[in-house]
Amino acid sequence: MTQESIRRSNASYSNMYGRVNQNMTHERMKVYFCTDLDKSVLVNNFEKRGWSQVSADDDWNFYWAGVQTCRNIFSVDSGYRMNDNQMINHFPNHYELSRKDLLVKNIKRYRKDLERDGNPLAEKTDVNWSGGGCSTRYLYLDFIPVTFVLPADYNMFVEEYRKNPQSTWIMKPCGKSQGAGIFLINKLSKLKKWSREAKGAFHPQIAKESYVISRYIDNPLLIGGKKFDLRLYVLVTSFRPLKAYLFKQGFCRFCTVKYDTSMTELDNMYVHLTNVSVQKHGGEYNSLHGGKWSVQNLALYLEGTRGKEVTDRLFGAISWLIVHSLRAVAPVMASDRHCFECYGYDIIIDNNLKPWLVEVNASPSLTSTTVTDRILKYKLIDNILSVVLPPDGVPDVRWNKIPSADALGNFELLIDEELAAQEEAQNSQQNKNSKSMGGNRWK
Ligand SMILES: Nc1ncnc2c1ncn2[C@@H]1O[C@H](COP(=O)(O)OP(=O)(O)OP(=O)(O)O)[C@@H](O)[C@H]1O
Repeated sequence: MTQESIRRSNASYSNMYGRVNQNMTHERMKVYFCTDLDKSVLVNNFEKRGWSQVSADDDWNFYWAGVQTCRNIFSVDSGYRMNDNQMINHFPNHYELSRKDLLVKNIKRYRKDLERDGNPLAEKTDVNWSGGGCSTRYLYLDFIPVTFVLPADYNMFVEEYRKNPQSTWIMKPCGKSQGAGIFLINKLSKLKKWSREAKGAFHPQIAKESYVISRYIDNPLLIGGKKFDLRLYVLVTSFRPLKAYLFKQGFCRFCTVKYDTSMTELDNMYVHLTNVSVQKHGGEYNSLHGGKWSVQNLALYLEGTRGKEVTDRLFGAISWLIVHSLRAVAPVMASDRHCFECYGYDIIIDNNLKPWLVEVNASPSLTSTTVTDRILKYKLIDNILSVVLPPDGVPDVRWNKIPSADALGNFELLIDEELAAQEEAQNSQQNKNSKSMGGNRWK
């Protein structure tokens, strides 16, 4: 969006919405959408609702924007002010959750805060490594692999590495996606060699980009001998109070080559990285199912092989970790009421059925690799709209953001702090009433 279009949009704001608000009492407001992504799953959903497409320079009510557009709109320099009938699909500083290094920073801070407050959730435990080393871990809040930001935390990484030199680590550039620039290391010398070759990569003043280095989950749950991860969709309609929903139709993304931890396969990304963008270039890639499995199939498989109780516990643990990752960033998010965001959560389950949060994407892919994929993504967008919009389907940030059971569709409520507070207040009122009634023997 250009400065000029922002200016024009602001100028027309009062005219347009003065008119719209007057008319609204008589007829349903016409909705204008705008999108940076030319995806049929988006456009078909908007048009199905009778909305009309306009360009970013026109007056829009609903913008499915790229992250950069969103940042431009919210930047102080733009001077753009949104009105009550405008909604956009990102929070201005979504990167607090979706950038690999910031996610880790926020989760570390969240755990420290809980620990300082003496919260039992922040209980710690010792882990003894087979090589004799020992590390301390959070007992419950240990849901991201141990991670350091490089070059800044290099010394801390080396200290941790030396406690268990047998372990494998994964290096990921913070600013890239789709598996780009990722590699595995199991020797410090390999990291040093890499740093020498990528001249100055570890020199804080020279480094062009930062990396995260995470403990590699080397014992993933395998199905058919292959590694997979989960892609789950989490919709957040507010960070303060936190309101979040989990889409029940996530999927597993499988590697095309059987899992193998031997040294010779360490550089084989078809073994280790589950990204579709990586796997689709492999000779074994099947374009019919795209290496994907629905979460429902996974649940059935796990119930059959491990039992219902552990399967339920696993899915409970996944919801739990999502809620805590959101709580970790909630204090630093600009919880603008015009915004909502659908995050793509990447989760790996290890062979002890412990879920690990690998990454959160602010722009999960809406590209469909299979027919099932297209149906799923179409439904996802349809369902996002029904949750974020008021019951009359017209963008309006003044509504209470409490979707009906029908509107929830395939989303299930993960957390609504506002509703929870209301319920708590109601319960304590009821308790008070019943106590006072109990005390009154004449009633
Ligand atoms: N700590 C880890 N242990 C095991 N496997 C991992 C770990 N971190 C990442 N992976 C694997 O590497 C893949 C890519 O990692 P990640 O999703 O963090 O990077 P990305 O390239 O930014 O991906 P995206 O395109 O989803 O943004 C994951 O899908 C997963 O299969």
